Amino acid sequence: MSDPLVKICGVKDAETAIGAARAGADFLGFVFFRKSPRFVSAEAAEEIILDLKQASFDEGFAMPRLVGLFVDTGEKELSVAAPLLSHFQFHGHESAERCEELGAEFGVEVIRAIPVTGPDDVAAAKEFAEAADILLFDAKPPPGAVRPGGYGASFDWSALASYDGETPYLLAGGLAPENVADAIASQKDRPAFLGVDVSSGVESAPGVKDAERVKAFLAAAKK
Ligand SMILES: O=C(O)c1ccccc1N[C@@H]1O[C@H](COP(=O)(O)O)[C@@H](O)[C@H]1O
Repeated sequence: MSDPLVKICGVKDAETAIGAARAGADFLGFVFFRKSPRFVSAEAAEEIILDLKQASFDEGFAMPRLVGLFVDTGEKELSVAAPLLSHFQFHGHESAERCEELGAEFGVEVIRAIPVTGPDDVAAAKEFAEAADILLFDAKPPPGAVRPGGYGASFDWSALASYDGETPYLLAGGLAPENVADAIASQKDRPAFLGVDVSSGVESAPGVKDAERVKAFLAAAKK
């Protein structure tokens, strides 16, 4: 198995972005969804990215790919954020056709979230096999949730054994420094497994990233 890629999602400040990239994060995610405690505006994300690029140039660490997380977002808002990003990550009702159209229109790659409770949900991912560059298998949010993810909820990773597609996938939901090595080990025979994605498991409170937990997550995932 090649080294798993790591996405740190819900970045709200330059210090977190730089710390994560310095420690080897492959993707950084910005949440453009107002109901999230991790929401950032496009203007704030742009400032963070400028600081990150400068630090990457000064220190020589690799620039991570930059992902925007959206939930049923209109085209006007997408068009403002798109020039900052390499990937759109969709968590709403965006159909396969819409994912494909938006990726082509804005010249970005598409990550499609697939909420999972069991193998039937994994089978539903087939619909997005062509439209998405990467699938993101994430836990279904708990009852009464006000957003479709980012609750630290996990699902039974063995459900992914039924995935036989070729579209690469990230595993998300309830990951943390304490369990990420087990999560990766659970996918070791899966050829389409690309890596892991985390948000609340590296926070000290909702929306507050903890620099030490971010570093610990990256170290455990890349070990
Ligand atoms: O993080 C959020 O607030 C969020 C809002 C809307 C959709 C998805 C969201 N988070 C994503 O959910 C997964 C798993 O998160 P966690 O590690 O279990 O907290 C991840 O991709 C987050 O970016």
